[in-house]
Amino acid sequence: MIVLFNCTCAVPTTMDSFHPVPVKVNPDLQKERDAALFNPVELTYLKDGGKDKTERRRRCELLAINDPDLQHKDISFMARNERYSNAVRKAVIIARKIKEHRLTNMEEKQLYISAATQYDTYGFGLHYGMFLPALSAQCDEEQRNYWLPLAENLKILGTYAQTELGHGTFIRGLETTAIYDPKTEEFVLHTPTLSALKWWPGNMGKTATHAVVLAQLYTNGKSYGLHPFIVQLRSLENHQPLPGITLGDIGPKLGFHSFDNGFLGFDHVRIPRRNMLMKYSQVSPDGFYIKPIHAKLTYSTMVEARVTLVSDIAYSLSQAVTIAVRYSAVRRQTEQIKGVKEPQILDYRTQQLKLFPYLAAAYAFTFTSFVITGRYIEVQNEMNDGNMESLSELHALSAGLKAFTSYVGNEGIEVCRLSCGGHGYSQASGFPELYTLTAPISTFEGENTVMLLQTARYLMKCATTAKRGLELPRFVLYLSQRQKGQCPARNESDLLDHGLLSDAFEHRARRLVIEAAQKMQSNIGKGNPQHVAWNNCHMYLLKAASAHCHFYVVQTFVKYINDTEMSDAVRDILTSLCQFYALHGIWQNAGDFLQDGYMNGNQLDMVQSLVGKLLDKIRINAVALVDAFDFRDEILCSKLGKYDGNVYEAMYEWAKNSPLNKTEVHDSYNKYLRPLMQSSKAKL
Ligand SMILES: CCCCCCCCCC/C=C\CCCCC/C=C/C(=O)SCCNC(=O)CCNC(=O)[C@H](O)C(C)(C)COP(=O)(O)OP(=O)(O)OC[C@H]1O[C@@H](n2cnc3c(N)ncnc32)[C@H](O)[C@@H]1OP(=O)(O)O
Ligand SMILES: Cc1cc2nc3c(=O)[nH]c(=O)nc-3n(C[C@H](O)[C@H](O)[C@H](O)COP(=O)(O)OP(=O)(O)OC[C@H]3O[C@@H](n4cnc5c(N)ncnc54)[C@H](O)[C@@H]3O)c2cc1C
Repeated sequence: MIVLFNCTCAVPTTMDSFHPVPVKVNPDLQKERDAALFNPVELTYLKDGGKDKTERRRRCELLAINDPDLQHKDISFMARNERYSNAVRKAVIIARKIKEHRLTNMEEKQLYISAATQYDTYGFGLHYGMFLPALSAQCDEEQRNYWLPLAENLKILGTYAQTELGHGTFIRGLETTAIYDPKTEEFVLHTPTLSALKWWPGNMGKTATHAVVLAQLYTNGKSYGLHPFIVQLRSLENHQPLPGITLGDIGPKLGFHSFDNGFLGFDHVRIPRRNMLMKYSQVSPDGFYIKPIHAKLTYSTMVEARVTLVSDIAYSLSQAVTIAVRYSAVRRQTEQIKGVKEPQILDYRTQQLKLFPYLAAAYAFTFTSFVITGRYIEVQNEMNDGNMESLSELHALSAGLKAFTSYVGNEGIEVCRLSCGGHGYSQASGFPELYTLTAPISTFEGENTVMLLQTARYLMKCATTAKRGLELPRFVLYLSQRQKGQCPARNESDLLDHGLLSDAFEHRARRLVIEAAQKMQSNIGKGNPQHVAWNNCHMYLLKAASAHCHFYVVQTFVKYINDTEMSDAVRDILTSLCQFYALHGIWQNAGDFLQDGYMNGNQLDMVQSLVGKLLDKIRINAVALVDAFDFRDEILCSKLGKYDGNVYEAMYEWAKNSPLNKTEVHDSYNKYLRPLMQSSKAKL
């Protein structure tokens, strides 16, 4: 029996109510919507950047959702081979449809792709996510003119091959070599050891024809470090690996089942000199090396990817809280008064304490993603003009925020799953796919601990600069300001002040950065070499970087509310959400605020009491707050998070489609169970 996923599509009534009008809405969910104190559509417009943008997004999504060519059975019921094949099939259709629908703008393409792939990975994810960005960023003019049309028109399919079996984090230690041969004007790519095999690149196992390969450049007998090369991996005629190239899939993973993460080895493979991407550094025909204007420009593709991941995490966390909050409104559990209906689980304080911090974080991260994306574009423009001054700042910010938000995002998705009890464990909930899609963000594009340590490295430098009284970039300017004595809050209403809350996080970040810098100094003072001091101080450095990112998010949330036009009702709920985000953060990290006496026990009591009080303000608006994320059922892919709240009907229908239910009696009965049960001499 084949179930067509998304076969319940309906044309939306008006653009204000995007969801198809269901036959009946679960009365508990309807009650929540009726009680909300603001109109969720207003918040949707705000989040999307205006009504026009919301409508455009919805139109793009509907194009994909209503397309019969993109329908298929639920991926939960597919084996890996089928999933891979389905992802490739869809990627090809998506490419054709993007042209047919004349979606030219990048944002529209992304919206379309995300609606078309739903909660699965995109079959050309690495091609668009990293291969094309790497070519765009690293090719010189002539190379762009040659490679970009081929890649953009999918005449070649690419991946980004950096990580090796033996090294992922420490990329200076990568072993793949690219040795220049001036006699033939070629580079010779080689995998000298087993640990030098490229390992992990997405879409490399079976799909890609080309890769941007990161390899150690040697010319005239000298090593010049890591550089990018474009290498053809497979024949464009029959897709066979080219001579000297070994390729394969690395096998099943925790998730990403539709993705062909691969391995790759080179046996003295020759490529033309001009296959080295030469925007920033060049090798001349006679082997002369010209170095880049900034040593880390080769790493720029990763910086771009880390910026994008902050939005991806905000999106996934928003999906998780949407599922969990809607389900918690319709799920009733444990009679409190004999004969009276069991309460909605959303009424339990513990449930609110599980979900609302992540609901607030989903909004906080969404606003943060706007700011970091804006900053990325600014710095990119400066770099295009040859000004590399802000690259370090952008690296520190993007590395730290990618790590900070993905830690919280992954934790939040898991807490949301747990908050749905047993049903959260079913694939029908959507959580398994959502979790496994988001989990590796803590690892890829820079392992989170390592990324926070990169941010810490930058902050340590800034602390020294501040100490010398020199100028600092805007986002770390606070390090040059003097510590304020004590938190001035005298009562609960003082503690609701956004300025005071932001100051508290600023104080904590500054204290922890300065403390880490002092610990480093004293470690070095004791005669430890830099790397030993650094290792000894890891616990301070990590805390400092994390506190800095936390402050950045709080400050961004506050600034967003202050600087953005919105109705009083929306401002009121966002204000409560922001207060809750900050106060809950203080409560959870109370030690940091008490340790140096910035806050006292009384103030912490007030913080805790306010966290409790704000739960009520959020409770009444919780469903509207998740409705405002505006995920259609077809995109959310969760029977628990359905807009109409008819969860049990949906789960039962879904379960009936399990392949195990294809026949009343499974083959294994005749093969194993029957002989066991009917044999009088059965031996176990
Ligand atoms: C139709 C169009 C539609 C489009 C749709 C798109 C759809 C996309 C859908 C996508 C779907 C699926 C995607 C799945 C994607 C998964 C892909 C995953 C990919 C990967 O994981 S790629 C591999 C990533 N690998 C890493 O991130 C490695 C991490 N390691 C490092 O970055 C570095 O090695 C390091 C930073 C940890 C250390 O580097 P090192 O050279 O040793 O440096 P240090 O000595 O520590 O520091 C030296 C100085 O350099 C500074 N530095 C380091 N990095 C940078 C940087 N990036 N930029 C600027 N400066 C940098 C560092 O701060 C030091 O400075 P200082 O000396 O202190 O001044
Ligand atoms: C799903 C998925 C998709 C991927 N896609 C791609 C791709 O398309 N292209 C590609 O090139 N790569 C890809 N990767 C690889 C990925 O980028 C690396 O796995 C990642 O950068 C982490 O590196 P690692 O595996 O070497 O981890 P390791 O560095 O081995 O990390 C292991 C542990 O060591 C710790 N550690 C390491 N170094 C330090 C240090 N200096 N200080 C303190 N602690 C440290 C880490 O914190 C971690 O706890 C992918 C990975 C996954 C999981």
